[in-house]
Amino acid sequence: MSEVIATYLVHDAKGDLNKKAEGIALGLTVGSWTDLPLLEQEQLKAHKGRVVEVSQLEDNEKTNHYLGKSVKIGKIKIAYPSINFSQDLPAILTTVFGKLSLDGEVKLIDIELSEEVQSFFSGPSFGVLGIRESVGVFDRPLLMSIFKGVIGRDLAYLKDQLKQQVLGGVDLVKDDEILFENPLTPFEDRILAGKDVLKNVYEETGHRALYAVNLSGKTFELKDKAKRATELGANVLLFNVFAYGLDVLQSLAEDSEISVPIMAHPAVSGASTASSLYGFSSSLLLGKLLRLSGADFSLFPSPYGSVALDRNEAIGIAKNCLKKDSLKQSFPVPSAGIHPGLVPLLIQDFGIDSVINAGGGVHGHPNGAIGGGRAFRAAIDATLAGISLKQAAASEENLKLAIDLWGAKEVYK
Ligand SMILES: CSCCC(=O)C(=O)COP(=O)(O)O
Ligand SMILES: [Mg+2]
Repeated sequence: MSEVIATYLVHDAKGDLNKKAEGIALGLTVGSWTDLPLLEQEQLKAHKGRVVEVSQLEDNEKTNHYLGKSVKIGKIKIAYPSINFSQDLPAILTTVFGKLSLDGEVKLIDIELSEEVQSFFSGPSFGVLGIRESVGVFDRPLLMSIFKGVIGRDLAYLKDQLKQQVLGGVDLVKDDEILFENPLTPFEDRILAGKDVLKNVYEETGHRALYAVNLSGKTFELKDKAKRATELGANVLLFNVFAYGLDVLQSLAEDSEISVPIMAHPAVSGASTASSLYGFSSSLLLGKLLRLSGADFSLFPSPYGSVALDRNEAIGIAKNCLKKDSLKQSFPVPSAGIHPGLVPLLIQDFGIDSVINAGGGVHGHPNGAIGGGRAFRAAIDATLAGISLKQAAASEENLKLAIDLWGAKEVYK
């Protein structure tokens, strides 16, 4: 049977979870059931939602701290027949979590797609392997840094900052997500300036790096802008997908004239994921759904930096990004407040198929962005060689300076 199975976490005012599940399964499909004549039941059978599982997690006799009422906490799984929706994510999401997302304390934890429904999605066009091939790095996490303080500055400033970052040995540099179309550093000029700097650094040092330029503007302008970026030879498109919608990402990723990897930024997603009672789980929104929609990279807060995500949720995002199935893998990019001293923890949690991403942790280094990049690269090399950061810092001055400034979290097994 072709279907989507949705898993919900519900905090229900002390009632009957089975009845609640039945109400969801019918309410989001055929409406009512037992009152229907047998003939109509027969006609509508293929469209009827099915309760797959109801499990009570906790019977909270005490008043729930957040809700001010006594609730039953449960996990409910409902199967929705794919005959009910068209072959697109907006239809699927509206079926499984449309009106329901507004109806009390219900959080969508996961969706499982049958093979037929999975085939509606092409996933990332390049994936982990494609990105690795474009930078020629296969045996370590990639390192990315972020332009900082570019608003109000001109192209010469941007070019210099890019050069400093790349000379530090980073594999990618991305625009900050708050840099939009502007007269000082217009989109097309940034692409051309970026290419020029990266080519010069490659010719001087042999180090290859990519620049992710922020694709922004009104939704109906995006495709033309992305096609122009492809013509100009952009390396990667950064995209604030949650300000637009997952289907917009999918339409960019599936367009054969936009042959550039897409990096999904999580801006705005916190409004849909942060609550333990409502919205989407991070592993679903920033992992599974971003990959289905075609993100080659998924940025998300790591468990360790300035904007921290629950560790299990962060690991869940990475697991969904890297799932081995018919689609290419998305690169998980744990981010926000990352410095070289966190590298052992990041590699422990996310392995080598991840991108270590830092803005302040690169630019804030006492030796500037070059020193910051080199400190990160030394921390990555040391961790993969099984050497502690403190030990490696004895012969790596940039790493020593970084650890003196930000500290180091070693992993003890
Ligand atoms: C919440 S993930 C976003 C990462 C990002 O865009 C960023 O600017 C992080 O900068 P930082 O200085 O915290 O590394
Ligand atoms: Mg940013």
